[in-house]
Amino acid sequence: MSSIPRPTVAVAFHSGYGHTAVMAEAVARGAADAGAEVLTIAVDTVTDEQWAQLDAADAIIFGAPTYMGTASAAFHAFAEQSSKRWYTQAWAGKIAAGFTNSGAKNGDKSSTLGYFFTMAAQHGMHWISLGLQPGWASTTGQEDDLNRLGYFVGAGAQTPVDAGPDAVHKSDIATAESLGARVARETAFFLAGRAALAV
Ligand SMILES: Cc1cc2nc3c(=O)[nH]c(=O)nc-3n(C[C@H](O)[C@H](O)[C@H](O)COP(=O)(O)O)c2cc1C
Repeated sequence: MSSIPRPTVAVAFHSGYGHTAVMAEAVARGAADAGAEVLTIAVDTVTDEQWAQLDAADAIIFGAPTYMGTASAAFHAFAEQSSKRWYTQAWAGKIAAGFTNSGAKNGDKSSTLGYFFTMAAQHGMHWISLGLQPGWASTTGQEDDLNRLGYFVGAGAQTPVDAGPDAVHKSDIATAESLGARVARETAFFLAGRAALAV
């Protein structure tokens, strides 16, 4: 509908070996299919122009592999660089969400998602959860269920450590697409509300 503002969603991610990049592409695809203008930014090579794009985005979705029970060091470096934005609360009021991938089924991915949530809160951003019921969690559940790993805070994926990026599970890809679509929709609601209240 033309009266609903078109949100700009940035996907800011790191991927050491390509697995999390597959998720980032899926998140971006989901957001674009839901009507958002989407930017995908690899945070380990982020440029000044891309920092400006992040500053202008309505939503930022953070993504990184889980390394040693938290986001990868490259993502942490980006997070530390973002403290320049924190000083002025330049990202306050933006929408945020997150996703991660690990080698073990669990692999302490919740720590990574919790880290993204904390980072977003420090920036004064509004966190959007995954918004899916857990899949593969009943006697009739299947491994191919959406949200097969049962996360609530964000999207989680698991890929065998000895397999390439083409082995990222199709359920995890669909779950990542769902997160992107949800962020695009919720951001549009947010923008429409702001426009209606003229704030
Ligand atoms: C330095 C390092 C630390 C890792 N730590 C964990 C971990 O804590 N938990 C886990 O399940 N997998 C861990 N893994 C496996 C990665 O999360 C997994 O291979 C993932 O698919 C890598 O994603 P990427 O290709 O986007 O870098 C680790 C891998 C590396 C290289």
